[in-house]
Amino acid sequence: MTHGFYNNPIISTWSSDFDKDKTHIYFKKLFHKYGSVLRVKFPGQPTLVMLSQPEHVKTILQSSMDNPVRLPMESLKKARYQDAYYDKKAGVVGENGPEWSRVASILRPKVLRPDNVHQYLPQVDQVALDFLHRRLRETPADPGVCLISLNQRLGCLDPSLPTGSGPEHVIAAARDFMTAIKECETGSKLWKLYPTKMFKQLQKSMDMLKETCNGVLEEIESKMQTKLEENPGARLTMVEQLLSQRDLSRKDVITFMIDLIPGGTDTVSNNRSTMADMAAVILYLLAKNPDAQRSLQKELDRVLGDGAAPLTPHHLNQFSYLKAVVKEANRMDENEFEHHEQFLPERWLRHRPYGTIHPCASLPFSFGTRMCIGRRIAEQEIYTLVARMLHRYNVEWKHGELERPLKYVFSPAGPLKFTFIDRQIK
Ligand code: HEM
Repeated sequence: MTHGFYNNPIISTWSSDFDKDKTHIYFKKLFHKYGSVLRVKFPGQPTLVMLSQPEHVKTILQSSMDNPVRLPMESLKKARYQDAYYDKKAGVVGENGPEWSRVASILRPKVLRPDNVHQYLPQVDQVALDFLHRRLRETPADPGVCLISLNQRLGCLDPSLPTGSGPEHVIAAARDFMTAIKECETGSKLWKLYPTKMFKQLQKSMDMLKETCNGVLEEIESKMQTKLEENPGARLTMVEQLLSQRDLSRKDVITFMIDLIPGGTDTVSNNRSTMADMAAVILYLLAKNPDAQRSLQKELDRVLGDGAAPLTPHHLNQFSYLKAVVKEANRMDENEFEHHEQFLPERWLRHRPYGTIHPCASLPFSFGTRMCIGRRIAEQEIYTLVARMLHRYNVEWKHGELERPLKYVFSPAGPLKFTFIDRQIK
């Protein structure tokens, strides 16, 4: 039986069996019942169309390439529109249409360029090594992203950070900013009528981040000038390249730097970094699948040796099994995968031992012109962290099943009770 789109009922998420933690299971049932195209109504949002066929996803993404539209973060947009500083420009997460295109067309090529992202690898590696000492402590803001957006390590992982220190203020502002966006986007919408406490928190924290970014950028600009005077051909960092774009104002850069902070954060469910969630789920799946863990460690030993040298792009390029592990941990649509009930990273290896995979069968970062702009930054962080951890430790899970509801990515629902055992590096 074919299911014409307009013949399909509108599914409402007011429905009693809708569980926001198990959306993929809920929608799977609906796809089974109504076919591969669903119309869904979330309260207070425009009607959404959900697709289950990768070929349909590809068609839609390709046909919307020229004008990709996404629901903007409305509270962020309103806060920016009310602040004269932003000249009624809300940045890539707040805008669609020509204003999104104006900034995105300049930002995306720079931010997604692998060699620009690789410039931060030594610091990201150092963050990962420090993280090993702290063992997956939850951090409110993602330390690696702050490293790039604020061009400095904030010391989120440093337990001895003194109260009232400069970095602590910035961390607090980033935390307040993310909490406020989460509350305003998912909680009561009274802020649309008057400035609620959370909306004021959003404005205040954004002001603080604006001031910080402004100060940081002033410093970068003056250092860049000296650098270019000494060597006109010097290689510019990603942020320096953005500052040098004639069609991008300093305000555009600051807006973008602030957008990077919630960019890597799941504002829908918690204030933890999406990457911390993703890394935890990867560790859990490796702990539950010792064969895959051993295959990964074999690759890490071959590529990293004793692990004493800093991580380089050359190392990252050789991590084919690690990349397959990350893809396997994030895949969803069961119908598309042979032996879908098993954790088989091998299926993603170049020779595709378990059959071909449609390029749109699994898209955690989306695809096309509006694909996640932080994708390469996120991937570099995940690869670095998982590589460093699994190279140094065997990871075990001695408890029952860890629930992993689908939020922005699959996310652990319970405490992370991993056992790490030092390994003999071969
Ligand atoms: C595992 C981590 C991450 C996942 C799964 C993820 C996923 C996504 C997805 C699905 C989108 C929407 C794409 C679309 O509308 O088609 C998106 C957009 C975005 N992401 Fe990420 N993301 C992650 C990490 C990051 C990080 C680390 C940053 C910042 C450094 C970031 C910054 C952004 C921004 C700014 C946008 C909006 C881009 C635009 O609308 O032009 N993301 N992300």
